[in-house]
Amino acid sequence: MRKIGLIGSTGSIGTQTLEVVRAQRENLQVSSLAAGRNVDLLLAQIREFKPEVVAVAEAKDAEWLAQQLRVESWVPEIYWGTEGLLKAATEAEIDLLVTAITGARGLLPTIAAIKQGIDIALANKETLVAAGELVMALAEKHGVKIIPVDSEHSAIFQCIQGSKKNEVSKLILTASGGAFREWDIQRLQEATVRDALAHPNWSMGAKITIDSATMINKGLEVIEAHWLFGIPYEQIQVLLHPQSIIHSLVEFCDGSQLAQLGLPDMRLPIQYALSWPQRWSGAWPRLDLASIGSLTFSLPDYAKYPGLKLAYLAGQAGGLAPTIFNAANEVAVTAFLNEEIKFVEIVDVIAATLDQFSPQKAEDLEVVLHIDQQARYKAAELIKKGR
Ligand SMILES: NC(=O)C1=CN([C@@H]2O[C@H](COP(=O)(O)OP(=O)(O)OC[C@H]3O[C@@H](n4cnc5c(N)ncnc54)[C@H](OP(=O)(O)O)[C@@H]3O)[C@@H](O)[C@H]2O)C=CC1
Ligand SMILES: CC(=O)[C@@H](O)[C@H](O)COP(=O)(O)O
Ligand SMILES: [Mn+2]
Repeated sequence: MRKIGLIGSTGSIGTQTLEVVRAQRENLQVSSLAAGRNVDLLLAQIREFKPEVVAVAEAKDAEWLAQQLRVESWVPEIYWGTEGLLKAATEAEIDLLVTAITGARGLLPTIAAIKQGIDIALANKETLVAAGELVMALAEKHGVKIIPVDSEHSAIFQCIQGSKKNEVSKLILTASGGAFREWDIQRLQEATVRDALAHPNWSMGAKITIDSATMINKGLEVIEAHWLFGIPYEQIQVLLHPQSIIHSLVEFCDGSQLAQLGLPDMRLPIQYALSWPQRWSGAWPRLDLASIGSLTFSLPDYAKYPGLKLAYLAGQAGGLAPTIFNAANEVAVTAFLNEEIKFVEIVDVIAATLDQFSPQKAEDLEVVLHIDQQARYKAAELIKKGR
């Protein structure tokens, strides 16, 4: 029986992780759950999965949960805030922590779990963008495995099983092209929040859906792949593939390429991360290539997707550039969702924020957290000035 902690249990990845648990009751048990503000759903999850530890964002919600659960036979420890997240990541009996929370707020609980020797099923790509070098070094020090959940990285991880790192010559990350793949550049000036949230293939949380529309999601994934697999940026390519059936490919030193295919359904990569190094059977809908008909590919246009190019540049610059890139993107996406800036201004905010910092090494966690906060402050200031 594998005991999992799940931070971000009420979101897209969180609820799909619990679907996998329901289908794999003989293999999986939930030890902790953490969510933000959706306490009604969290309450239902607590009643169904009976975790030892629970956390929410705010104290009033923790009190409300305790009140609702006071007469029940199963009452977990209930915590709140950043401290609560850390407890949900470490205080229960956990073999594997699923990081299904959004944004760099996933960093501290992930680090806390690693320090306790808990393996990580990583959906929260922002953790590796903000602090990839530190997190991977810490995981190595504590003998912890970071198992990818992100569909592209799961595909690569599946393709490289049984091969040596020096046999890999290229990683090819596929990308849907997001909500605006059929739009021309001029029309992007008028893109609304509603337009940007209409992802063609995947149903996901709002933040990652906007990241897909800018293709900054793919930029974050390039940086995530660099740290997860230790491959130089020059050997990581992005390929537009509108059908999202091939989830990524690996080219090996002999020129051979392996790909992983499946329907666009996150339950598959989630289950693989929870079962690895085994592969469990699953009753999820299966891919039928004859009904798909054709798979198509092309290269992304950096003029249309400048955020993707900027992510490569931030990754290659190294040090704290990806930390700043990620923080500014989080602030800009929130501002766009609140209709404070235009869609095309997201990348302008990131570029202008990066310009405010001189190159610096990501020496330790304190420096990363400090620069993350500084970048958020600068990005918010730029947005305010621009209005
Ligand atoms: N969705 C997908 O298919 C994929 C997602 N990912 C990555 O997975 C992560 C999660 O994405 P997704 O599931 O789409 O996001 P969602 O927005 O759907 O879910 C986010 C989760 O985080 C919780 N949360 C937010 N703030 C806090 C907080 N302060 N304390 C505790 N919990 C909090 C939310 O709680 P609440 O709703 O209760 O406020 C919710 O449970 C992201 O990093 C994303 O990039 C990667 C690949 C695919
Ligand atoms: C499901 C998943 O892994 C997402 O990260 C997905 O890849 C988003 O689609 P894009 O290819 O549009 O970024
Ligand atoms: Mn992905």
